[in-house]
Amino acid sequence: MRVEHQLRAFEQIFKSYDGALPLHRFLFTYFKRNKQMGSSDRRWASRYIYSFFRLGKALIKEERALRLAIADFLCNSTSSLVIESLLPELKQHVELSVSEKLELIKSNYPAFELTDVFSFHEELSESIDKPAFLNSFFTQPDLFIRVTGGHLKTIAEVLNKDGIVAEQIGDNTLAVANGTKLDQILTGQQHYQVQDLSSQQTGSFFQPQTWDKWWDCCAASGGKSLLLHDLEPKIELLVSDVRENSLNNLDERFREAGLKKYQKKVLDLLQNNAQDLHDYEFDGIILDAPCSGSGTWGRTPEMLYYFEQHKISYFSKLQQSIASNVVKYLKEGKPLIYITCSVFKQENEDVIAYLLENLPLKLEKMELIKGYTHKADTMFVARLIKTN
Ligand SMILES: C[S@@+](CC[C@H](N)C(=O)[O-])C[C@H]1O[C@@H](n2cnc3c(N)ncnc32)[C@H](O)[C@@H]1O
Repeated sequence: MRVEHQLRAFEQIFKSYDGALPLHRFLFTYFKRNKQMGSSDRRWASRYIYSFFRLGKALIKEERALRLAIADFLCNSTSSLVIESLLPELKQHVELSVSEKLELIKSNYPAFELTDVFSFHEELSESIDKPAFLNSFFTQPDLFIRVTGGHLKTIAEVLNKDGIVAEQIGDNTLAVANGTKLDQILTGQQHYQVQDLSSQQTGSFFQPQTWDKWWDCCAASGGKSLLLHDLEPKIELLVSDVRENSLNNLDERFREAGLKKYQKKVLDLLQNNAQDLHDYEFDGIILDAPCSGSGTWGRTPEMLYYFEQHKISYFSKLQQSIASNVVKYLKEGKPLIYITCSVFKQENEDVIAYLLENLPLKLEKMELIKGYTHKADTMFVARLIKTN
């Protein structure tokens, strides 16, 4: 295969993609429509386009093909036709660490600024270590599974038998390489859930008690509810979301996990839901809020290129409104668990400051879970207690 052929395929994909759909969904349809692309073409095209977006807006004034070669060099430890043809002098260094390769790029291209990879760096929550966070974009995050009921060893053995390296993290978590086709190897989902490591760690903020009534008010397909249920199976659970479709996926997931007793409602939390909720009072509310998702962009690097800054304040306002609407259904002395997968201060600490100022809540604790140091997502979680 010639490099011109690969570059043409890359250009065509780049030009047909506008950032509206997640890149993996766009590629799925694109490859279906372009049947002339063989499996090797598809593999290279995916590697190139993903690597390209990981460069964000760095060296934006350079030719696209050169930017692609630089991105491909930084993101991969094996060479490619693009690296060989456009960066022949760097080819022998492709196996170096990301930090070492970044140094080489900086000295060969003095206009390279790491902060241009993530153009919204001024908006980051303060506790984020900027260089480490920015470096993390050149490494693909892992896939994490949360294993329930002491089945960790068995599941790790099944994976190992299939030649998959599964790293054990703590008592309940396994990390495998991204793209591992788990559903083809592990049958049934009773004993495991695919859930990011940082998302799993938010569970330590829940602290449910037996027979509590909990509401997962932005439940989507129920990741947090399943975590809550594993921490305390004897709870009464209400799940809701504005998207009915997500709740249908939730039913399927709950069924597979053996979670049978729960209530479900389609609710838009920007509306008045008094009719649906008038006699409800909860011992705990999980608000896993709609957000920019910026803590997960290591998995969706196209967002580094297509995200628009004005959306940060849009999400921040949405989060304030939703939180204000749910707190009235919380019992006094009980927790609101506020979660985002965002790295932006406006969606995290600033929302907490707003809630403390405007609602009967006090802050027990909050944490930015720094997934970027563990090939995982970065998330924010706070536990706020209702006062009188
Ligand atoms: C971060 S996701 C929740 C993920 C889920 N808790 C999990 O662990 O898999 C945020 C959810 O908020 C929902 N949402 C957005 N706007 C909403 C609204 N106005 N009212 C209710 N839910 C809303 C979205 O449909 C989305 O499913």
